[in-house]
Amino acid sequence: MIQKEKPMEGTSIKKIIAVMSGKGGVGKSSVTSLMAVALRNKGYKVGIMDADITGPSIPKIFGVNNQRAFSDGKSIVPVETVTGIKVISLNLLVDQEDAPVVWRGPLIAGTVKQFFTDVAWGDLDVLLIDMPPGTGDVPLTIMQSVPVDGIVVVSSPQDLVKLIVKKSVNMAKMMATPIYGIVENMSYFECPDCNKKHYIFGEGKIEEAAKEMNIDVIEKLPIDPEFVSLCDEGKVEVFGKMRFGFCESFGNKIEDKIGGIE
Ligand SMILES: Nc1ncnc2c1ncn2[C@@H]1O[C@H](COP(=O)(O)OP(=O)(O)OP(=O)(O)O)[C@@H](O)[C@H]1O
Repeated sequence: MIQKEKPMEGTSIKKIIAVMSGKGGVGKSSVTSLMAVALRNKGYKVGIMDADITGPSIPKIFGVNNQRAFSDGKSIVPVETVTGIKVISLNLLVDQEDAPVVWRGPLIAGTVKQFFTDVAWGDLDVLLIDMPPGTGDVPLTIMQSVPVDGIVVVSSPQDLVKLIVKKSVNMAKMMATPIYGIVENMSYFECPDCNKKHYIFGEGKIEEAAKEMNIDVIEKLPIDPEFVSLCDEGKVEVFGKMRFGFCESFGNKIEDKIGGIE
């Protein structure tokens, strides 16, 4: 049994949530960012650990990719976004953000562990971990070494959803970590003229899968071109202000599922 790591001295983190997806490209980083914004809007102190080392996208979504996290020799100081969300990512530590990370699994896993143990997170209500996609070596090491309180699984609507979500769920079970629920991303498109919801990829599959696995669906997020363009421009927090009601409702659902933050 691998010993769980502790965050560095002077750091207090109330809830650690790992955001997982069974496969890449379902919008896990976008959803992690939206969760952070929704919780920050509610007044929580939020941090994001970008553990998707080979495809880190959190700094760009928050527009902090030109900043650098610095190390004072003892700890790494995370970057802060405009609304005060603390972010650490390999992209904030390397000279060139477009340099490919050609590292083997153990080195990546070691770096992610350091993001937990060597970063001066300070006082956080919630730390969100944007996990690498899938259920391989790195997610496994993170789950074994970081004291994660629970998991949010992000999925997109498609035929293979059951199989893909099941992998994440089984991994969580193996690690004896609770699953807070599933967020279905790109679930539907809402017509801007008539407000009708169109379930382009089919409706109801996620409920079926969730029921079978005895877990909850936390939220179904729409395909939203405005969300995409603001994320591309590094302005996800502007989206959080523009769509305050929507984000508040999402924040409430997360808060509810994680059993409050004390
Ligand atoms: N709700 C949404 N509506 C429309 N497009 C979206 C939505 N969510 C995410 N996207 C787009 O889908 C693409 C993938 O999103 P993202 O990078 O968040 O996925 P990911 O699962 O983290 O990917 P990876 O596994 O490669 O890290 C991005 O171009 C993003 O803008």
